Amino acid sequence: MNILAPVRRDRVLAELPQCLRKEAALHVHKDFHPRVTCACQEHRTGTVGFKISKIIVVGDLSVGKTCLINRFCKDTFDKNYKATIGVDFEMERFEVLGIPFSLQLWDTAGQERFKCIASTYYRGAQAIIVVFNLNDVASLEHTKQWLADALKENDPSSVLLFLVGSKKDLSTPAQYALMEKDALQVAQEMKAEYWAVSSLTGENVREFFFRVAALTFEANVLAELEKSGARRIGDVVRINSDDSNLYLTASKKKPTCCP
Ligand SMILES: Nc1nc2c(ncn2[C@@H]2O[C@H](COP(=O)(O)OP(=O)(O)OP(=O)(O)O)[C@@H](O)[C@H]2O)c(=O)[nH]1
Ligand SMILES: [Mg+2]
Repeated sequence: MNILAPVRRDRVLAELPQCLRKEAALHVHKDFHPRVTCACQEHRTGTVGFKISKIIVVGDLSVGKTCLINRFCKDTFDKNYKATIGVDFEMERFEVLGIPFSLQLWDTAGQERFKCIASTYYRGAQAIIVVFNLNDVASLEHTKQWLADALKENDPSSVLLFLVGSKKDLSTPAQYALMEKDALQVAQEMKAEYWAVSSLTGENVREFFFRVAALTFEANVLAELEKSGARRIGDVVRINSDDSNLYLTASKKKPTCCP
């Protein structure tokens, strides 16, 4: 990957991509946070344009983690199963609201015997993507344990969570509807945003990763703004983990550059 090459035109985000289901979304605002838009216009995003955000992908063996990443990053699909041994990673560069932004996608092994190696890479994640197979209810049940393990190595108050059902192409609409009900409930319990995808057909794959990039970017810029604000006033600013409150607080504060 050439860090100096221009960002691919199909990785440019000018607007906030929307969630799949409002019942299980990290937030349902239509636009980026006004403070974020404003900071980007003024290029006051601190280190965000230079940092690489780490995203980890976990879940049972063979649920389709590697295929999901490969569909998005390489636009390929392999129908033969090749287990991930330990971990693998892909870099994906975006431009969000004019600011360069990179995601490092860590593809971890689901097989028990490799879990120990994989878990040593969990630390420092800005988002955790827990994948399950929409056609295998046991894999949905196991997502709670995957999440608990990944959270042990991370700060639960600042990491963004996504619950992704894979292999949507294999379920009938009726089967899907049944599984979605359970999945939405699990996502709500986890405080994760729910997505359903197919790496075979590509359904929702791009939309999902754009949403991950956008929400991670937004959280990063807000954290930078809080940090620089705290430095300026010489005080400690606590970021409320409740996103709706964060929006409320920010709009009350009225940023100087925005109407
Ligand atoms: N029909 C269908 N098959 C899929 C899809 N995604 C993955 N598969 C198949 O499921 C199998 C496992 O996919 P992988 O992506 O290797 O699974 P994994 O979660 O990375 O597995 P581990 O690396 O062992 O943890 C492969 O045979 C894929 O072809 C999908 O969207 N639709
Ligand atoms: Mg794999």
